Amino acid sequence: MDLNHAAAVLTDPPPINKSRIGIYSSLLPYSPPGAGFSSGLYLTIPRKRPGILDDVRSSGWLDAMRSSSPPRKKLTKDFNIEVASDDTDVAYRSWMLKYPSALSSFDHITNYAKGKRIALFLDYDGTLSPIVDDPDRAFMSNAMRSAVRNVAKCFPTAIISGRSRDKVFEFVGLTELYYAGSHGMDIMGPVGHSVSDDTPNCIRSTDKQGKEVNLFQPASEFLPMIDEVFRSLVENTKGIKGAKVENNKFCVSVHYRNVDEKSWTTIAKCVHNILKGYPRLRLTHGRKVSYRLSLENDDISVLEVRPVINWDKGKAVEFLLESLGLSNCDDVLPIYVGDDRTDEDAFKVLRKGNRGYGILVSSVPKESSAFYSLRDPSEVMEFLKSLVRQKNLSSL
Ligand SMILES: O=P(O)(O)OC[C@H]1O[C@H](O[C@H]2O[C@H](CO)[C@@H](O)[C@H](O)[C@H]2O)[C@H](O)[C@@H](O)[C@@H]1O
Repeated sequence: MDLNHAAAVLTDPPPINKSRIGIYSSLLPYSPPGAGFSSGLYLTIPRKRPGILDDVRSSGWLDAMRSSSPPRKKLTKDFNIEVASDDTDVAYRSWMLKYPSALSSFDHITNYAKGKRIALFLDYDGTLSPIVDDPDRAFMSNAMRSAVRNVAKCFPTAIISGRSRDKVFEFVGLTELYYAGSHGMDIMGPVGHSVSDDTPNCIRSTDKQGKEVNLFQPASEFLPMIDEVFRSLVENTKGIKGAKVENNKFCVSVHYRNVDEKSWTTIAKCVHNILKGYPRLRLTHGRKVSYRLSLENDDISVLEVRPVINWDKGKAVEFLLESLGLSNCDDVLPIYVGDDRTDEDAFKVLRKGNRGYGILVSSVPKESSAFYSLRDPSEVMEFLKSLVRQKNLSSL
């Protein structure tokens, strides 16, 4: 990666070819012959809808809010619930033909990793901690913390979150890893490799333990603007019951999970009106549109305001690999685990360069650029523990 391009560029990244053609067969997860995802099995997963909410000026934002949120009323008749959950199982199992479980494919992953150095990238919300109603209470369990600590002792590990870097560090509380907040727009990484003093927006700093680090903030010029928008959003949404605005330093989240659906138009219009005055900010939707068959959807229900710069979690992965001295090496296997639409940028980077494995955490079928899947944070924990066990057997 040319780090001189790491400076804020006011363009969106070019579209990335999602085709699977041309990918090393050894890197591909095992899929039985003819295992393509069939539309005949009760389920069609919509392709990613182009542009919905990528641009606040586009229409359809309300539809996207609806389509990515759970049904508010659950089916009450036992019979209906049974049918629905059977369908859900069938749909999930057929989806897993395309995105096999990283646990059942663990041998394939570790065989491919032999002789390579694994670098691990982890999302936070929905990956290390379960999705909960109150964003301030998205705590990770002690068991998960210990699994993350152990894995970080074995492999270079970074957490890449949409949260502010300070907030995610507060939740995780481990000094053994690297942290990137604000969807990768705030990276604290190691010094000593090819990321140099003249990399734009990168400064030498110290972490909480006084260790020398590189602090890379490609959107630093947006800080005053983000603060202003945050205050404005708080002020203007305070009359909407259940709305919550979260300052993630270089981006802002507007949560509507606890807002009555009748007020979604109000909240979306409010965000839209405020952003009219900020053409250098854009609005994205915090999750990928998913197929809703499940009664319990793993929705995210958040609108995210962020600078219009060519920087995302995928770029953050490349930056960290470079900082760790692990980029352009054939003997490195990056693995990225995440559940959110914003994690797709990282999955694409790993897939595009045939570089590593994306693992999507989802309990419902979703179209993704990941190779593998895990159902929920408890499976993520199991996967991390398995990596440690394998490393201790000296076979990684
Ligand atoms: O990149 P991530 O670490 O996955 O962060 C993405 C967003 O996560 C948080 O919101 C989500 O989790 C909350 C707690 O479970 C939940 O209440 C909310 O509905 C979800 O959208 C975080 O609060 C956001 O700021 C992050 O952008």
